[in-house]
Amino acid sequence: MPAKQRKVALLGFRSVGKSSLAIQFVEGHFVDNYDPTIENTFVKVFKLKGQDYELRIVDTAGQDEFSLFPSHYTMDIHGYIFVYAITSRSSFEIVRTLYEKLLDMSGKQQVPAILVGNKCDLLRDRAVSIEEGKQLADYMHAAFFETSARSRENVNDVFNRIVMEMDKSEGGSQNKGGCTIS
Ligand SMILES: Nc1nc2c(ncn2[C@@H]2O[C@H](COP(=O)(O)OP(=O)(O)OP(=O)(O)O)[C@@H](O)[C@H]2O)c(=O)[nH]1
Repeated sequence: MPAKQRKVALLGFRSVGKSSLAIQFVEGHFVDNYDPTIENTFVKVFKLKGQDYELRIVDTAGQDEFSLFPSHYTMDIHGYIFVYAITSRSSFEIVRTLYEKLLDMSGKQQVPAILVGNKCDLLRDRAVSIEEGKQLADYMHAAFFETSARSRENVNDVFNRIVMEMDKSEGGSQNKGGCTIS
């Protein structure tokens, strides 16, 4: 079976760990220093449930409530990973605005999305509760994970899940004999 090609964008405030998550998933290591991203694409080929995938991960420049949402992020992208840091209230609050801008610009009512609260290794500095994360994820019709790009906690699960969500929304590999497994 040929590899399915999928493209996902990482969106969120500056310094929440978007690049670190992508690097941890694709290259398997953690980068301690902070180098602000302009835009970068990572590619990883992997197998999930017997299917090969070629996943392109678009690592975007950090956004804030005033940034214009780049229109090219609404095209040619199959799913979105919204990232905040559990240590930063403002990074959490910005997610809702970004999500609404994306729906507005794409003209869709729902997109395959995952909400990620990163830096969960920094528990002592927590500024956003798990409950708040879950509530926002419900609003976005998205799965919710807390991750640590540093310790690798839940990093693979996030990318595996977005691949499954993208397939689901396209009626892809999850469809068997007309029955959809959700
Ligand atoms: N403790 C901890 N630090 C993290 C984690 N993820 C990222 N960092 C650190 O947070 C800083 C910012 O990480 P980046 O991955 O560059 O963040 P970004 O969201 O890509 O930033 P922009 O390019 O500005 O959008 C770096 O110093 C990372 O080492 C994490 O899970 N835990």
